[in-house]
Amino acid sequence: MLSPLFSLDQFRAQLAETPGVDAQAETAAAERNGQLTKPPGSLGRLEDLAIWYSSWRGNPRPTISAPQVIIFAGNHGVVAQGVSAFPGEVTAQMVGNFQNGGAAINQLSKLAGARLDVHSLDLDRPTKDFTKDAAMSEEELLAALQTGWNAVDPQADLLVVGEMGIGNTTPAAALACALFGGEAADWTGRGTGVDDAGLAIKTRVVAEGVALHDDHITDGIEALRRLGGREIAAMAGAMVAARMLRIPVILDGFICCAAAACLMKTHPDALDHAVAGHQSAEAAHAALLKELGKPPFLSLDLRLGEGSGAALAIQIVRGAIACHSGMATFAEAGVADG
Ligand SMILES: O=C(O)c1ccc[n+]([C@@H]2O[C@H](COP(=O)([O-])O)[C@@H](O)[C@H]2O)c1
Ligand SMILES: Cc1cc2nc[nH]c2cc1C
Repeated sequence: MLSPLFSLDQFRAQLAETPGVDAQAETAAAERNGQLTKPPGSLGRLEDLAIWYSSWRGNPRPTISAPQVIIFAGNHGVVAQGVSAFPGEVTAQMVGNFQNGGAAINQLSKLAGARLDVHSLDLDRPTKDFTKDAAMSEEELLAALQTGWNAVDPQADLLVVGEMGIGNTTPAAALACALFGGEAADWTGRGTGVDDAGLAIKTRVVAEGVALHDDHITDGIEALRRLGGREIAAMAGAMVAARMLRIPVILDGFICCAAAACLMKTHPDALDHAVAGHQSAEAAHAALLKELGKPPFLSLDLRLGEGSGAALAIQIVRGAIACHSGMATFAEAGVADG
C-alpha cells in the first residue's frame, strides 16, 4: 500500500524521487531478446516494448496476468459556454452505462482480460470555469490526485488510465497550449463533434483561459490546478502511483496525454514507465504525443476516450511479452543462429 498524499508539495517531491528501471533486469531482458529464435530486430517495436516492460517489472522474463483499466469521470464549468456537442448530464449517464456494462470500454476491457474500475469525482460539482477563475482550489486538486493515487491496484501488472468528462477536450487543449506554447487554435479540436460555431467558442475559451493563467503557471501541477479538471488530475495521480508500484502504464487519447504532460512538465522523467497506446483522431493528439516523445502503437481514428485505445493496446503489450517470455532460444530449439 502507498501512504496517502498530504500536500501538493509532497506530490511534487514524490515525482522527483520516483523509482527508475531495474538496470539488471533490463540487461538480462535485452540478452534474452538477442537469443530468441528470430532474426535480430524482426519483432520490431515489440522487442523494445518487451525489454521496457521487463525492466520496469524488475523481471527479465515476466508474464502479464492482471491488467487494470481505471476510468475517472469529472464535470467541467466551461461546458456552460457551449464547448461540447453534448450536455454535461451525459457524464453521469455514461458512468451508469459503465457500471451496467454497456459501454465500449466494458467490451474492450473484457476482451483484454482486464479488471475495470470506474471512479466518479464530484460530478454534481463541476470545476470552476477557467476563463474566470482557477478550475480547482489546492484542496480540490489534492483530493482528485488522491482519488487516482488510491485507485491503482498494487497487484496489477499493467495499467490503463482513461476518462469520461463532457467538455474535457477544452481543459486538455488549454493545458497543452499553456505547457507547450503556440496558439489556442493549434491545440483545439472538435472533441465529441462540435460544429464550426462550437469550435470557434472553444478556441476562444482556450485562449482566454491560457491568457488569464499563463503568468501564474509555475509547473505542470499548477497548470493542472488552474486549467485542468478532477478526472484529469486523478489520471495524473494514478500514473504516479503506478510508477511507485512499478506498474507500466498505457496512455490513452488526448485528455489522458494532457494529464501526462502535466507530470512531464513538472519532472522530465515522470513518464518513463508509460507508453502511448494509440493516436486519437482529436486534431492535436499527434502534436501532443510528439511533445511527450511517445510514438503511438495504434492509429485507428478513435476519439472516444474511456481508455478505449489504450485497452486495445493491452493486447500489443501482451503479444510482446508472450513472445519475449515464451519463445525458445536458438540453443533450446537447436536452430542455427546465423
Ligand atoms: O480520447 C480522446 O482523444 C477523445 C477525443 C474526443 C473526445 N473524447 C471523449 O469525449 C468527451 C470530451 O469531448 P468534448 O467534446 O465533450 O470535449 C470525453 O468524455 C472524452 O472521453 C475523447
Ligand atoms: C455518449 C458518449 C460516450 C463517451 N465516452 C467517452 N466520452 C463520451 C462522450 C459521449 C457523448
